[in-house]
Amino acid sequence: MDEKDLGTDLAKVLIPEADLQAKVRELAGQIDADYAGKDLLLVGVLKGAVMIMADLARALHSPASMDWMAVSSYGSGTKSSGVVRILKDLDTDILDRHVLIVEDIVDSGLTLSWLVSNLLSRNPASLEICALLRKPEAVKADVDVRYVGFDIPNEFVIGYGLDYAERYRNLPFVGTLAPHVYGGGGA
Ligand SMILES: O=P(O)(O)OC[C@H]1O[C@H](OP(=O)(O)OP(=O)(O)O)[C@H](O)[C@@H]1O
Ligand code: HPA
Ligand SMILES: [Mg+2]
Repeated sequence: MDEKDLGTDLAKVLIPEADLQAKVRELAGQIDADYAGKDLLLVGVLKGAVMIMADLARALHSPASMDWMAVSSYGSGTKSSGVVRILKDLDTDILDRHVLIVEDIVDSGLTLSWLVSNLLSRNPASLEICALLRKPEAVKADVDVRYVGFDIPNEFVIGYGLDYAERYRNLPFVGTLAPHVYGGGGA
């Protein structure tokens, strides 16, 4: 799926595909350096993190393991419900493992702050976060993200894993939607 397939649904491209891919390579370089000689476990947060996880993992030069958790706090809307639910837990025992959570976005910070305390209770050797995008609220929520791709404005974004009502995840760029898509513009 690409820009032309969106027609009038797209308001603007916020981060083009080439910028995303360059940033993923940069983050992978930092992670390779920081985890040299360590057995790294990447934990992707379904479903939003699928694209960043797939691209980041392939950009790493070290043989990292991959596991997935599914948690949900947004349902089909554009606001966090405030309640985090585990939909799928890890298959891996993370006791004494070096764990890097891979996320698409830190918005209110609610999902990650909940996830961090959940995973810390399992006593990993280390626990850090890599998030492609971060909004201003997350900074207020004091979620300590070690690897951040882009700080973005407080707008609802779609693409590269991020959805609106489960759609638009398969865009190769990050963008914003036209108001009519949210039901406000009459189309
Ligand atoms: O910082 P927060 O305000 O908690 O928002 C960030 C989280 O919300 C989205 O997931 P969502 O619950 O929509 O599930 P999804 O990944 O399946 O879309 C996103 O992928 C993050 O996991
Ligand atoms: O801006 C967003 N877009 C899509 N999903 C999200 N989940 C939290 N924030 C967002
Ligand atoms: Mg979502």
